[in-house]
Amino acid sequence: MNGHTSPPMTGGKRLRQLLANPSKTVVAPGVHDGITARLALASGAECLYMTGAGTSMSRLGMADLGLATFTDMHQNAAMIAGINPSVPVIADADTGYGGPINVANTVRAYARSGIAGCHIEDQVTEKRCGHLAGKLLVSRDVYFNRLRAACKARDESGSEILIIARTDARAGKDADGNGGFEEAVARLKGAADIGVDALFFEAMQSEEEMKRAIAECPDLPMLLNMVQGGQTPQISNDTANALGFRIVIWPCLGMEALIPAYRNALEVLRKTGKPPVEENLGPKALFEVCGLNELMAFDESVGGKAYKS
Ligand SMILES: C[C@](O)(C(=O)O)[C@H](CC(=O)O)C(=O)O
Repeated sequence: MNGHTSPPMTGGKRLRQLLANPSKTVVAPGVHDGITARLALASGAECLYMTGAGTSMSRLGMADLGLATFTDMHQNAAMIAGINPSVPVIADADTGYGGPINVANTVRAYARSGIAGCHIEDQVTEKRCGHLAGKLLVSRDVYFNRLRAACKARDESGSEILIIARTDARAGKDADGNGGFEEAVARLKGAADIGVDALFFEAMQSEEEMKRAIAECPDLPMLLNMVQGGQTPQISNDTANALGFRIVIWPCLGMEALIPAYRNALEVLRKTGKPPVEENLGPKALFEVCGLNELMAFDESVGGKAYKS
């Protein structure tokens, strides 16, 4: 015995293990910061989704219009993946943040930081949320180069990060006017040929389209993006499983819950001069959300006295 235990399972390996069960659908609630990540982990989530929209909103105070840089996204994803490295984190990687060498750099950095999977899309740099109108796409060639770069970086890194190809073609078009359902299918088929690990058909417009998308691309796990109030009709995790989706992300779950709650607290404070009573957790309970007890116990376990009592 040398005291070493086997290294904890990486997020990528765990995600691949979950996906190896063909009847399973991996459900990933959206998180955008340390607090939402901690809450999702405490709820027992088996996988987390780091939303780019939420990263842009929470770190920059800006709408999802491609303002978040590689550094913003990587730092947020690395922090979230580091809280509990054995729970996989799928992180938004937008367009990959430049040409093929930028895409490869993004994938390598995400892989080194223990991120289980990332999605790369075919929007132009001036991108927007996939559920807003007027999306512009790069050509198939440029998109495929991005995906080739991502897959090559994955393979060379020796990591098990999953490359998820996202297409925005259903509700967007490229400079030659190519777009729509069939274009999206062609792009995802091309992505599968390149060697990506999973597919993300953005902004499907009906349950019928969901079924068709899965039937057209049966060989790789298909991800379903459930943006509340977005272009894709909302279905439950069970229905997604019955239709054949293998991953469901709920990117805006945290933001949708927090924004009205905080607005309400602000309104109560403004009107009454005090916060709503039920919000008064107190500092201890607040910090317990982010590991207070474990951190203090660690300190004590190595002889620290600072946090005893
Ligand atoms: C999935 C997504 O890329 C995200 O950033 O979470 C967004 C979600 C959103 O903006 O509502 C998208 O679907 O483009």
